Amino acid sequence: MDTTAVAFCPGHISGYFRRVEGDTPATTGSIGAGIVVDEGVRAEAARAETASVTVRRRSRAGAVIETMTGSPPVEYVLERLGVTAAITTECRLPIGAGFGMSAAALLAATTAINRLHNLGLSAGEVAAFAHEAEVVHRTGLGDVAACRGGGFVCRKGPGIDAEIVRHYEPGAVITAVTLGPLSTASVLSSPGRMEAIRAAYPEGCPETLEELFSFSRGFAEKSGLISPEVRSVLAACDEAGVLASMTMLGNGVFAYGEGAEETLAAFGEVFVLRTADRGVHIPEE
Ligand SMILES: Nc1ncnc2c1ncn2[C@@H]1O[C@H](COP(=O)(O)OP(=O)(O)OP(=O)(O)O)[C@@H](O)[C@H]1O
Ligand SMILES: CC(C)(CO)[C@@H](O)C(=O)[O-]
Repeated sequence: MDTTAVAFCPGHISGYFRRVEGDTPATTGSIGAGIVVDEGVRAEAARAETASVTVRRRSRAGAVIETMTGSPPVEYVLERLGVTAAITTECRLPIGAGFGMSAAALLAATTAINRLHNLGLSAGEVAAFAHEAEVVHRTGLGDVAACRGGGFVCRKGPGIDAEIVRHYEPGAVITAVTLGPLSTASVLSSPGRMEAIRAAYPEGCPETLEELFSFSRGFAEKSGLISPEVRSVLAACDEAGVLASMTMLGNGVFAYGEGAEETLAAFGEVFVLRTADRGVHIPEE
């Protein structure tokens, strides 16, 4: 009997979104578009008499730079599955910065728990529990659906079974900078913010990364979410001719094209990412 199980899930930068209210968490979520990126969350589930979650963030060099104990959405999934485990998650990207770390942690942890306890859940059932935890805890709406696969996505309906258009751009480099956390829950809980987001939502689905950045930037400008710090970074990207928009929901910017890394480097630590070639999976370790 295995004493541990591991899974990995990529993160997701949401470019634009609109909440879709359903009768249940399963039918609640968002429509929108974003990019699944190759950095994400590694989750390990170990046999334990009581449930626990340890969250670690590592530097690029691999040193532990942040350790937190507890994760309400992950603990929620353990309760819903009726099992205990000691969960350890590891990521390099910052949490709360619009990289979809909560969704990646939930999908990876639930996949690992499923294997550890031989629950026999399908990939869809695993995603359903992860999505339910995101919606119930207001930590996200559409990231779990996006992170089931790679590429850049256009989600046409709420929940994990709705139509998703995925395009793969192997090797496309997405650069991002974060200027500090932004609480996803605080935005999702604000009727005024959500009304502005609904009104800013663009029609159609981007077919190229260039279109995704164009749709995202138009949405960000109309949504009223751009902070003065983000505005400064976007202005520098415009000046440099670099495609850029605000990471949803994070106080940051993601950019694409020649000169993106150099332009963003002036504002903080830059994360150089690639579009993911696949979604949540069991890593070859
Ligand atoms: N790596 C992780 N491991 C375990 N729990 C996490 C992790 N990242 C986020 N969470 C849980 O999700 C909660 C909300 O995270 P939040 O949604 O703000 O981050 P994010 O997903 O990176 O941001 P966004 O949803 O805007 O992309 C955290 O307070 C934490 O409880
Ligand atoms: C709400 C959201 C922007 C938070 O990352 C994301 O879950 C989405 O696009 O639905």
